[in-house]
Amino acid sequence: MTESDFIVVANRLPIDLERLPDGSSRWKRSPGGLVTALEPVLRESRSSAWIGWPGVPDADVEPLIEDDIAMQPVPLSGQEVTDYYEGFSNATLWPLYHDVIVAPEYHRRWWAAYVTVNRRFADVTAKAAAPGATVWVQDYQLQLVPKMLRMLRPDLTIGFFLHIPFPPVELFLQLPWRTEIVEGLLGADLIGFQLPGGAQNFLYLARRLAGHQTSRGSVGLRSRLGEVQVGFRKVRVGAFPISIESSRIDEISKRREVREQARELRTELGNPRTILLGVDRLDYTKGIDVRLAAIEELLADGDLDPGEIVLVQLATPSRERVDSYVRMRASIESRVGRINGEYGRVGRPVVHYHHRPVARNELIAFFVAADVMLVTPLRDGMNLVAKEYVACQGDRGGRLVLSEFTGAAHELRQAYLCNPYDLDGVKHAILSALTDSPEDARRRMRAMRRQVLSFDVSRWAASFLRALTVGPEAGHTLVRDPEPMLGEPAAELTSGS
Ligand SMILES: Nc1nc2c(ncn2[C@@H]2O[C@H](COP(=O)(O)OP(=O)(O)O)[C@@H](O)[C@H]2O)c(=O)[nH]1
Ligand SMILES: O=P(O)(O)OC[C@H]1O[C@H](O[C@H]2O[C@H](CO)[C@@H](O)[C@H](O)[C@H]2O)[C@H](O)[C@@H](O)[C@@H]1O
Repeated sequence: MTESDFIVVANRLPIDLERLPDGSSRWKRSPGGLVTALEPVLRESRSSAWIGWPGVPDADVEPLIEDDIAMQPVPLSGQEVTDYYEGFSNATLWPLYHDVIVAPEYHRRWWAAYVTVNRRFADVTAKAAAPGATVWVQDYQLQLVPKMLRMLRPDLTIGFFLHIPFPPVELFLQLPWRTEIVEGLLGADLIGFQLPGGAQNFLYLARRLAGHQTSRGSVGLRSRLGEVQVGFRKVRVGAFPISIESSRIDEISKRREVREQARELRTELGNPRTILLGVDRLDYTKGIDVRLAAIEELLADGDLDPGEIVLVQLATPSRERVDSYVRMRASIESRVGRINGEYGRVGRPVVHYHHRPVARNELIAFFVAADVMLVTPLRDGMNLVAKEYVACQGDRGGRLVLSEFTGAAHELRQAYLCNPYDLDGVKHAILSALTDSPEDARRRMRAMRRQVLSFDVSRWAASFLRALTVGPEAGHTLVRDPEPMLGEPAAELTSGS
């Protein structure tokens, strides 16, 4: 593989190798929002490469080019998939960073695998990067890579972006390897979070755990960065809310064949008065159980008529061998069965539940068909689905019910916002969405569309990469400590604007 000037390093490649029963294999699109967001960014940049795992254990795959993206596979053994991916990444860090919705497990064996695999990613990247290249490391699975890579290749410019929430300090402190993680991230030149709160929490920990001087003012969106002094290096820290290819999705949603497909879906669903839709990876953070509980109670209360509504829940399989996912799937499927048993009729279930991914354009047709979109996570870094629904609405007044605990809720203020822990509040938000006047619904949707169409994924990538490669003098403001805190030295910072 030739050396690249711009490299994205992520746990997954944008395509997953699928092994078929006859022993052959084929590539399919990888799940999740990270891939949705970064694919268009890489497709547009020349001399670039994507380094990642091909999604199955022990895959011996050569570098390849797919959809104009050069890919460098990093192999994982079966044991590493268990310990690094399912274990430390998804049974330790994922629940810890998502408000400990399920209890994180701390195992030294998992941590050792996390270190080994992070080192492998750093080694592969060090070999693939051209002199002075820019490397953008992604997400919680690879938090040690920035420091490891800097030690191997000090000539590189290294950025890191965390797609999931960075947790409150009190929760992060549970982690036995908390200092190693903070120091691993500090190998980057710029560390990006979805929201200012995550950046703020990280700054505190860089001070408290790693003993570095930091800026103390509040970090803002995109250009108001914080700073950590690491020896002679200044590491910048900021908030860069991720987004989608809004205009492309808007354009696809307006195609005649997609509109037609949306009408067919409605017919196939029995022409209900109202279609409610949920689209998620089958993950306990997504609050699928919350929306099912709300719908079940609204039906029981007589506030919803089972002859008039259907709920379509598309649930992409995810992390299927992790215990908490196995338990959650069983409980969601049993609730779907109970609702349909109680309120469905022959050939007319109230909840249409699909446990498989659908094709991209079919998904867009579902967004077009849906009258009410239910996005009710208990915690979510961003939630691109909410933005995709908005991008698909054209001049229709589709209604978005949105959990306050998603990154998206910080931008989509005109959604029907709800606290997913407050079942009455969720029911109220659903009823408001259903009963609001068409004019009000359209007014809300217009405001949200302005936001989503203006702040798209290319703007997200450009703002991060500008801050990474150009630095504070390009209009970025570094936040300064207004005055030193008692007993601690003042951060020494220069203002960039
Ligand atoms: N093609 C396709 N994409 C899906 C499906 N389900 C979810 N997605 C996409 O997966 C992404 C999910 O991103 P996000 O909401 O941020 O949640 P995440 O799964 O936690 O990354 C969005 O771009 C969705 O459109 C599906 O069935 N088919
Ligand atoms: O790779 P998997 O274990 O199958 O999981 C899929 C991805 O899930 C997470 O996505 C996050 O990124 C989105 C885009 O920034 C964001 O909207 C969402 O809130 C996050 O949950 C995970 O962070 C990715 O690493 C995974 O690939």
